[in-house]
Amino acid sequence: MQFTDRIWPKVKPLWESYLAHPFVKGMGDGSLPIEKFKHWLTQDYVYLVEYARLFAIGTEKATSLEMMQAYAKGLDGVLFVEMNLHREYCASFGLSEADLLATQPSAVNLAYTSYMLSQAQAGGVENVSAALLACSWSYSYIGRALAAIPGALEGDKYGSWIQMYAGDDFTQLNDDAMALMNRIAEGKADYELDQLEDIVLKTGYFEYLFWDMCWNQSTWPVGIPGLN
Ligand SMILES: Cc1ncc(CO)c(N)n1
Repeated sequence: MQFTDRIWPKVKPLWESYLAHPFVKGMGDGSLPIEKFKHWLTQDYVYLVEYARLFAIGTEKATSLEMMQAYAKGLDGVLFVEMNLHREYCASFGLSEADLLATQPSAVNLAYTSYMLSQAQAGGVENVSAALLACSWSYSYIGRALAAIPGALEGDKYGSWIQMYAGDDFTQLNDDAMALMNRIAEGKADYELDQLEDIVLKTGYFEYLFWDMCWNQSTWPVGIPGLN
Protein backbone atom coordinates (compact mmCIF):
# COMPACT_ATOMS: atom_id res chain seq x y z
CA MET A 1 0.00 0.00 0.00
CA GLN A 2 1.23 3.51 -0.81
CA PHE A 3 2.10 5.77 2.12
CA THR A 4 -0.54 8.36 1.18
CA ASP A 5 -3.22 5.61 1.05
CA ARG A 6 -2.06 4.23 4.41
CA ILE A 7 -2.44 7.63 6.12
CA TRP A 8 -5.57 8.77 4.24
CA PRO A 9 -8.11 7.62 6.90
CA LYS A 10 -6.24 9.78 9.44
CA VAL A 11 -5.73 12.88 7.31
CA LYS A 12 -9.17 13.01 5.69
CA PRO A 13 -10.98 14.18 8.88
CA LEU A 14 -8.17 16.68 9.46
CA TRP A 15 -8.44 18.14 5.94
CA GLU A 16 -12.23 18.23 6.42
CA SER A 17 -11.78 20.17 9.67
CA TYR A 18 -10.10 22.97 7.67
CA LEU A 19 -13.08 23.13 5.30
CA ALA A 20 -15.31 23.56 8.34
CA HIS A 21 -13.12 26.36 9.77
CA PRO A 22 -14.68 29.86 9.45
CA PHE A 23 -11.54 31.24 7.77
CA VAL A 24 -11.63 28.69 4.95
CA LYS A 25 -15.43 28.80 4.70
CA GLY A 26 -15.22 32.58 4.46
CA MET A 27 -12.84 32.37 1.50
CA GLY A 28 -15.27 29.99 -0.18
CA ASP A 29 -18.30 32.26 0.13
CA GLY A 30 -16.38 35.55 -0.04
CA SER A 31 -17.47 36.66 3.45
CA LEU A 32 -14.00 36.52 5.07
CA PRO A 33 -13.08 39.99 6.39
CA ILE A 34 -10.15 41.36 4.45
CA GLU A 35 -8.20 42.21 7.64
CA LYS A 36 -8.14 38.53 8.57
CA PHE A 37 -7.00 37.64 5.09
CA LYS A 38 -4.20 40.21 5.31
CA HIS A 39 -3.04 38.52 8.49
CA TRP A 40 -2.81 35.24 6.57
CA LEU A 41 -1.02 36.94 3.69
CA THR A 42 1.69 38.52 5.79
CA GLN A 43 2.16 35.53 8.13
CA ASP A 44 2.15 33.10 5.23
CA TYR A 45 4.82 35.03 3.34
CA VAL A 46 7.35 34.60 6.12
CA TYR A 47 6.11 31.03 6.61
CA LEU A 48 6.89 30.27 2.95
CA VAL A 49 10.44 31.55 3.28
CA GLU A 50 11.03 28.86 5.92
CA TYR A 51 8.95 26.26 4.07
CA ALA A 52 11.12 26.77 0.97
CA ARG A 53 14.16 25.81 3.09
CA LEU A 54 12.69 22.31 3.46
CA PHE A 55 13.01 21.78 -0.28
CA ALA A 56 16.56 23.07 -0.10
CA ILE A 57 17.33 20.60 2.71
CA GLY A 58 15.73 17.84 0.59
CA THR A 59 17.88 18.85 -2.39
CA GLU A 60 20.97 18.50 -0.23
CA LYS A 61 19.94 15.20 1.36
CA ALA A 62 18.66 13.62 -1.88
CA THR A 63 19.97 10.11 -2.51
CA SER A 64 19.62 10.22 -6.30
CA LEU A 65 19.82 12.84 -9.03
CA GLU A 66 16.14 12.33 -9.84
CA MET A 67 15.21 13.04 -6.22
CA MET A 68 17.48 16.10 -6.20
CA GLN A 69 15.65 17.40 -9.27
CA ALA A 70 12.25 16.80 -7.64
CA TYR A 71 13.16 18.84 -4.54
CA ALA A 72 14.77 21.58 -6.64
CA LYS A 73 11.57 21.83 -8.71
CA GLY A 74 9.54 22.17 -5.50
CA LEU A 75 11.90 24.88 -4.26
CA ASP A 76 11.40 26.79 -7.50
CA GLY A 77 7.61 26.32 -7.25
CA VAL A 78 7.42 27.79 -3.75
CA LEU A 79 9.79 30.70 -4.39
CA PHE A 80 8.47 31.74 -7.79
CA VAL A 81 4.95 30.37 -8.30
CA GLU A 82 3.32 30.43 -4.89
CA MET A 83 5.09 33.50 -3.51
CA ASN A 84 4.19 35.43 -6.68
CA LEU A 85 0.53 35.12 -5.69
CA HIS A 86 1.35 36.71 -2.33
CA ARG A 87 3.32 39.49 -4.00
CA GLU A 88 0.41 40.21 -6.38
CA TYR A 89 -2.15 40.31 -3.57
CA CYS A 90 0.09 42.61 -1.58
CA ALA A 91 0.49 44.99 -4.45
CA SER A 92 -3.32 45.15 -4.65
CA PHE A 93 -3.41 46.13 -0.94
CA GLY A 94 -0.63 48.70 -1.34
CA LEU A 95 1.81 46.52 0.62
CA SER A 96 5.36 46.12 -0.64
CA GLU A 97 7.55 43.04 -0.41
CA ALA A 98 9.56 44.86 2.24
CA ASP A 99 6.35 45.16 4.32
CA LEU A 100 5.82 41.43 3.95
CA LEU A 101 9.36 40.55 4.92
CA ALA A 102 9.18 42.83 7.97
CA THR A 103 6.41 40.63 9.41
CA GLN A 104 7.32 39.01 12.69
CA PRO A 105 6.18 35.37 12.72
CA SER A 106 3.41 34.64 15.21
CA ALA A 107 3.86 32.03 17.95
CA VAL A 108 2.03 29.36 15.94
CA ASN A 109 3.90 30.26 12.76
CA LEU A 110 7.29 30.05 14.46
CA ALA A 111 6.40 26.81 16.27
CA TYR A 112 5.21 25.27 13.01
CA THR A 113 8.25 26.18 10.90
CA SER A 114 10.64 25.30 13.74
CA TYR A 115 9.03 21.86 14.05
CA MET A 116 9.18 21.22 10.30
CA LEU A 117 12.78 22.32 10.03
CA SER A 118 13.93 20.33 13.06
CA GLN A 119 12.27 17.15 11.75
CA ALA A 120 13.82 17.72 8.33
CA GLN A 121 17.28 18.33 9.81
CA ALA A 122 17.08 15.41 12.23
CA GLY A 123 16.47 12.70 9.63
CA GLY A 124 16.96 11.78 6.01
CA VAL A 125 14.80 12.55 2.99
CA GLU A 126 11.91 10.56 4.46
CA ASN A 127 11.62 13.13 7.26
CA VAL A 128 11.95 16.02 4.83
CA SER A 129 9.13 14.75 2.64
CA ALA A 130 6.91 13.86 5.61
CA ALA A 131 7.40 17.37 7.03
CA LEU A 132 6.42 19.15 3.82
CA LEU A 133 3.56 16.88 2.76
CA ALA A 134 0.64 18.23 4.84
CA CYS A 135 1.19 21.75 3.52
CA SER A 136 0.81 21.05 -0.17
CA TRP A 137 -1.66 18.20 0.23
CA SER A 138 -4.06 20.13 2.47
CA TYR A 139 -3.90 23.37 0.42
CA SER A 140 -4.52 21.40 -2.75
CA TYR A 141 -7.50 19.71 -1.07
CA ILE A 142 -8.86 23.05 0.14
CA GLY A 143 -8.28 24.73 -3.24
CA ARG A 144 -10.14 22.03 -5.11
CA ALA A 145 -13.00 21.90 -2.58
CA LEU A 146 -13.48 25.68 -2.73
CA ALA A 147 -13.25 25.68 -6.54
CA ALA A 148 -16.28 23.36 -6.62
CA ILE A 149 -18.44 26.00 -4.89
CA PRO A 150 -20.47 27.79 -7.59
CA GLY A 151 -19.05 31.27 -8.24
CA ALA A 152 -16.08 30.87 -5.87
CA LEU A 153 -13.45 30.89 -8.63
CA GLU A 154 -14.83 34.19 -9.91
CA GLY A 155 -15.01 35.81 -6.46
CA ASP A 156 -13.37 39.25 -6.61
CA LYS A 157 -11.75 38.93 -3.17
CA TYR A 158 -10.60 35.31 -2.99
CA GLY A 159 -11.15 33.98 -6.51
CA SER A 160 -7.47 34.25 -7.45
CA TRP A 161 -6.46 32.47 -4.21
CA ILE A 162 -8.75 29.57 -5.13
CA GLN A 163 -7.59 29.61 -8.76
CA MET A 164 -3.98 29.35 -7.63
CA TYR A 165 -4.43 26.47 -5.17
CA ALA A 166 -6.89 24.59 -7.41
CA GLY A 167 -4.81 25.33 -10.52
CA ASP A 168 -2.56 23.08 -12.59
CA ASP A 169 0.78 24.35 -11.27
CA PHE A 170 -0.06 23.83 -7.61
CA THR A 171 -1.81 20.52 -8.31
CA GLN A 172 1.36 19.33 -10.05
CA LEU A 173 3.53 20.56 -7.18
CA ASN A 174 1.40 18.55 -4.74
CA ASP A 175 1.20 15.47 -6.98
CA ASP A 176 5.00 15.53 -7.16
CA ALA A 177 5.31 15.87 -3.36
CA MET A 178 2.93 12.93 -2.81
CA ALA A 179 4.66 10.75 -5.42
CA LEU A 180 8.08 11.49 -3.92
CA MET A 181 6.84 10.66 -0.41
CA ASN A 182 5.40 7.38 -1.67
CA ARG A 183 8.62 6.43 -3.45
CA ILE A 184 10.73 7.23 -0.40
CA ALA A 185 8.42 5.31 1.97
CA GLU A 186 8.39 2.18 -0.20
CA GLY A 187 9.66 -0.89 1.62
CA LYS A 188 9.99 0.81 5.03
CA ALA A 189 8.99 -1.08 8.17
CA ASP A 190 5.72 -0.30 9.93
CA TYR A 191 7.42 1.42 12.88
CA GLU A 192 9.22 3.77 10.48
CA LEU A 193 6.00 4.50 8.60
CA ASP A 194 4.29 5.23 11.93
CA GLN A 195 6.99 7.80 12.72
CA LEU A 196 6.54 9.45 9.33
CA GLU A 197 2.76 9.48 9.79
CA ASP A 198 3.27 11.22 13.11
CA ILE A 199 5.19 14.03 11.39
CA VAL A 200 2.44 14.44 8.75
CA LEU A 201 -0.29 14.50 11.41
CA LYS A 202 1.55 16.97 13.68
CA THR A 203 2.17 19.35 10.77
CA GLY A 204 -1.52 18.85 9.89
CA TYR A 205 -2.51 19.93 13.41
CA PHE A 206 -0.29 22.99 12.96
CA GLU A 207 -2.17 23.76 9.74
CA TYR A 208 -5.41 23.95 11.73
CA LEU A 209 -3.74 26.18 14.33
CA PHE A 210 -2.46 28.41 11.51
CA TRP A 211 -6.01 28.96 10.14
CA ASP A 212 -7.18 29.68 13.67
CA MET A 213 -4.31 32.09 14.30
CA CYS A 214 -5.24 34.01 11.11
CA TRP A 215 -8.94 34.02 12.00
CA ASN A 216 -8.11 35.49 15.42
CA GLN A 217 -5.39 37.74 13.95
CA SER A 218 -3.22 36.65 16.82
CA THR A 219 0.54 37.04 17.09
CA TRP A 220 1.84 36.25 20.58
CA PRO A 221 -1.18 35.70 22.86
CA VAL A 222 0.76 35.97 26.11
CA GLY A 223 -1.24 38.59 27.97
CA ILE A 224 1.17 41.53 27.71
CA PRO A 225 -0.58 44.77 26.65
CA GLY A 226 0.27 45.53 23.03
CA LEU A 227 0.82 41.90 22.13
CA ASN A 228 -2.04 39.68 21.05
C1 LIG B 1 0.62 27.58 6.37
C2 LIG B 1 0.68 27.10 4.96
N1 LIG B 1 0.61 25.79 4.71
C3 LIG B 1 0.66 25.33 3.45
C4 LIG B 1 0.81 26.20 2.39
C5 LIG B 1 0.84 25.68 0.97
O1 LIG B 1 2.13 25.66 0.51
C6 LIG B 1 0.91 27.57 2.68
N2 LIG B 1 1.04 28.48 1.70
N3 LIG B 1 0.83 27.98 3.97
